[in-house]
Amino acid sequence: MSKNVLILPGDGIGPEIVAQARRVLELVNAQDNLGLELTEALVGGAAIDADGVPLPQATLDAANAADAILLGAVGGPEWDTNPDFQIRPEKGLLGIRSNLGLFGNLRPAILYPQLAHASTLKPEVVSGLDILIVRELTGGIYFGQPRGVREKEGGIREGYNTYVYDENEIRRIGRVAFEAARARDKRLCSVDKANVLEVTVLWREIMEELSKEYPDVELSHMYVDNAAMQLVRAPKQFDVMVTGNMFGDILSDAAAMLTGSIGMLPSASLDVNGKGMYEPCHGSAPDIAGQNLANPLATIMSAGMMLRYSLNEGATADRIEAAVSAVLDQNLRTGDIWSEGMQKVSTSEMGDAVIAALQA
Ligand SMILES: NC(=O)c1ccc[n+]([C@@H]2O[C@H](COP(=O)([O-])OP(=O)(O)OC[C@H]3O[C@@H](n4cnc5c(N)ncnc54)[C@H](O)[C@@H]3O)[C@@H](O)[C@H]2O)c1
Ligand SMILES: CC(C)[C@H](C(=O)O)[C@@H](O)C(=O)O
Ligand SMILES: [Mg+2]
Repeated sequence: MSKNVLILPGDGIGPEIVAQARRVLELVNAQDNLGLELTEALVGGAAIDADGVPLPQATLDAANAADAILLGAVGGPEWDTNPDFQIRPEKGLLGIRSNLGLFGNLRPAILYPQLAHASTLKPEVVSGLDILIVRELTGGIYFGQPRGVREKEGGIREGYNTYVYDENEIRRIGRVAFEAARARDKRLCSVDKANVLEVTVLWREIMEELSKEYPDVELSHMYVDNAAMQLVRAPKQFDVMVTGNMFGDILSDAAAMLTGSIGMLPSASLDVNGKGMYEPCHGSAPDIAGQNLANPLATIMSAGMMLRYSLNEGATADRIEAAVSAVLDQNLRTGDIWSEGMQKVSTSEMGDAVIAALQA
């Protein structure tokens, strides 16, 4: 039976990096007889330009019908000044996450040993790094109501958002994190701001309650400001981190730099049944878009995660990861992970090298 993969290139470097991941998927599909059917649709700024909205109904229908989704990135300065906040590229991405119930966001930050010198941190601080950030993705301040900009007395404008989680939302992301920790080093750090925000007092309470079901997992708690500092100071102290939507967004970008570049960080966003959307953690990188400069490896590794988590093709995912490691062994580097003595390659040359490694 064939499996439907929906590809959403998006904006900026999105189409460039996704093109390389698509080549990889097409190759392993043929090599390993996976029976994948790949289709593409518009999202983000590209969809605004074509259809006037960031998430056309046809794209949402295709996303619902697909077995898995691979997304590039959305957004860019051309759409940032749109006065209607609903007609922003980012709303397309948030709309898919929320409509498909993709609440469980896994962002693994793994340092390939070959890149120990590409990190801005000392090699001894990051070598051997392997942490997993579990980010709640469909709730919290990103989606809380009420929200908006209103006028106070005297015509003073005031912007407001609502940071809200109910206990069921906390419990279900907590379970994802405890299960992930159980399958790894059995240490879970829950990140909150329980010294200030009531919503995260409840978060902490529910994590404690859940930990009774997971006596084999060691639970700790950390305030988010300290967590940001500890990630840079001594990141290897962490195994799995679990946190809400906005804290997870920020901490995962910080974790990305530990691995050498944000161009190396893949992600999975899963629903209750394990159906998922897969995307690099980075954005559309308008500063380098259209120049064949972007690192496609996070997207290629996201395709690998898709095979592992949603399509039950772990062996092929292993092959993709080994191919990524092989191209790094060949000293090939896009600009973001380049260092002295390495060979600088373009987006498509990096894709060529991964393809060649898969064929070797
Ligand atoms: N998931 C997504 O679609 C997503 C994520 C983050 C930001 N965005 C959007 O992207 C746009 C730009 O945001 P930003 O500049 O804050 O973040 P960004 O991640 O796009 O870029 C930050 C920096 O990292 C570099 N970078 C990012 N990905 C890279 C790659 N694969 N290879 C090499 N270098 C890379 C960029 O060149 C830039 O210097 C905004 O419109 C934002 O909303 C989208
Ligand atoms: C583009 C934006 C909506 C998105 C987020 O904040 O979730 C991005 O930063 C991410 O990390 O996936
Ligand atoms: Mg982000």
